Amino acid sequence: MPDELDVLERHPKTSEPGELMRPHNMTCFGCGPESPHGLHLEMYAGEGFSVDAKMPVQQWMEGGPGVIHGGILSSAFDDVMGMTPRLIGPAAVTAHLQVDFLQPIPVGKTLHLHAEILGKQRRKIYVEGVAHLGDPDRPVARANGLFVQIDVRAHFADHVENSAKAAEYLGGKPQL
Ligand SMILES: CCCCC/C=C\C/C=C\C/C=C\C/C=C\CCCC(=O)SCCNC(=O)CCNC(=O)[C@H](O)C(C)(C)COP(=O)(O)OP(=O)(O)OC[C@H]1O[C@@H](n2cnc3c(N)ncnc32)[C@H](O)[C@@H]1OP(=O)(O)O
Repeated sequence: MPDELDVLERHPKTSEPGELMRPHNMTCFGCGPESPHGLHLEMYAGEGFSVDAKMPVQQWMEGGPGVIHGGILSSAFDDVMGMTPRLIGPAAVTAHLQVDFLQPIPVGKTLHLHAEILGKQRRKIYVEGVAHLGDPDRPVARANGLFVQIDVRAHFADHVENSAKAAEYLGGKPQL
């Protein structure tokens, strides 16, 4: 992370701490309630510049016998960490994501995910993630990511027609 950082301020219209945050896309694999095969993560704004979510580790998420697949864990981090920019302003997309898998994460447990903005420089937002199984002092995974703020209309303009929600987006009612 660079030394010279911008001052962080919560966006006046963002969710209050403890409030459920709106999904960024109703069919998002991570947080979209209408995603047919998604994680259906419910994200809550935390104190400061943080977001929290809980994810029951279900049988279909299995990778190694009885434990979560690494890609599912990475996806969960990606989405929870990717929600933190909404606390300070424009949406951002993942440019870089690094995950440390510290302990096996058993099927049947509930994974607690916490993401926090470490700093921002221009459009770059540096975010860390941590996951545990109920005891915050015993993390089972950690992540670091770089998210880059975008103009959502321009960024998705060439792709929105492929969205399951294309009709709504192109009909002029984007769920931004
Ligand atoms: C028309 C209607 C549309 C309606 C849409 C409706 C709803 C949607 C609403 C919101 C959805 C928004 C977000 C979704 C959020 C979360 C989902 C979960 C997260 C994800 O799953 S999201 C998917 C995976 N993600 C991607 O699909 C990104 C693909 N990628 C790109 O699209 C570009 O790559 C981009 C935009 C990242 C940058 O491109 P760019 O041209 O805008 O900017 P540029 O390259 O100048 O980078 C600016 C500064 O970041 C530094 N930088 C860039 N990349 C770096 C790297 N890898 N490592 C280190 N530094 C890096 C540069 O060095 C420079 O730094 P500096 O300021 O210091 O010069």
